Amino acid sequence: MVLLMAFKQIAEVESRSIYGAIKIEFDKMFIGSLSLPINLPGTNYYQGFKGRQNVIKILRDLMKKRRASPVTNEDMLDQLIRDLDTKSALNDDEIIDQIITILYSGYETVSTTSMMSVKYLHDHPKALEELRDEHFAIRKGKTADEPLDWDDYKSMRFTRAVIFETLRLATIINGVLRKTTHEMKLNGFVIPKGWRIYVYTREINYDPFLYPEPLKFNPWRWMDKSLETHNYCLLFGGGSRLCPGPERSSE
Ligand code: HEM
Repeated sequence: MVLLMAFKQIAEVESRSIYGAIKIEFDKMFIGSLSLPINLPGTNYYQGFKGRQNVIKILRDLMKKRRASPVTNEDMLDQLIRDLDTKSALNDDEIIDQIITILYSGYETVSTTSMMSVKYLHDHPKALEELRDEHFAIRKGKTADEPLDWDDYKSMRFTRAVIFETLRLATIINGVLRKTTHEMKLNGFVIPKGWRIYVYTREINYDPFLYPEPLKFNPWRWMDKSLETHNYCLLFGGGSRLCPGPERSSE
């Protein structure tokens, strides 16, 4: 469902017809990216590479068809392939990489967050009640078939708080990847230049000084919006690689 929604934003018209094929290959690629890097036929890693090659082929064919068509579409793919005369235009390989990155980044993150928030809301009826009240109040100001708009979404303060608390308590992402640009000394250890390191951010989420009663599901703590911008809040990573998806994730 989440993958389909993301794919719809990329290629609205073809999303339904291509989705089945791309999902099978995408899942192989996803599992491969989390598996032991043993590149032998039969391993998940090997299958992951095959999956990625097939995703690339599907996207290349799609771009070819789009370019041959006189019809223009209001979606991300059209924006990327028709943006040819600007200096920042991407080549085909870069466009494909962008699409795969967006699909990959917003796939398991959003689906796991949705699943865990349903669980927490089920376990905490008061939070569920407040969330429902927020949504009913927004619907009250609209006619039955009137869709939600960006302002409605922005006004969902408690819903946003539920999402942040779910991200914290369930630790949907437990760290970020970095590469050292110079030798570093940390707590008596030396990390050489050029090492790839995984920075665990999970423990920060359960620090009782930052989040009193850290094992308690308490979305109200996020009603103070300044919590989201504290420099120890790394739910979406940080620095120049900060996730561009927070607004997407809460949609
Ligand atoms: C609950 C949902 C999500 C969570 C928890 C999440 C979390 C993260 C984290 C921790 C990073 C690494 C940041 C860093 O290295 O500092 C990241 C990167 C990224 N995310 Fe998300 N993300 C979510 C949803 C999304 C969505 C929906 C999109 C796409 C629309 C997205 C697109 C990206 C991209 C493109 C990057 C790579 C940024 C870069 O390396 O420059 N994410 N995300």
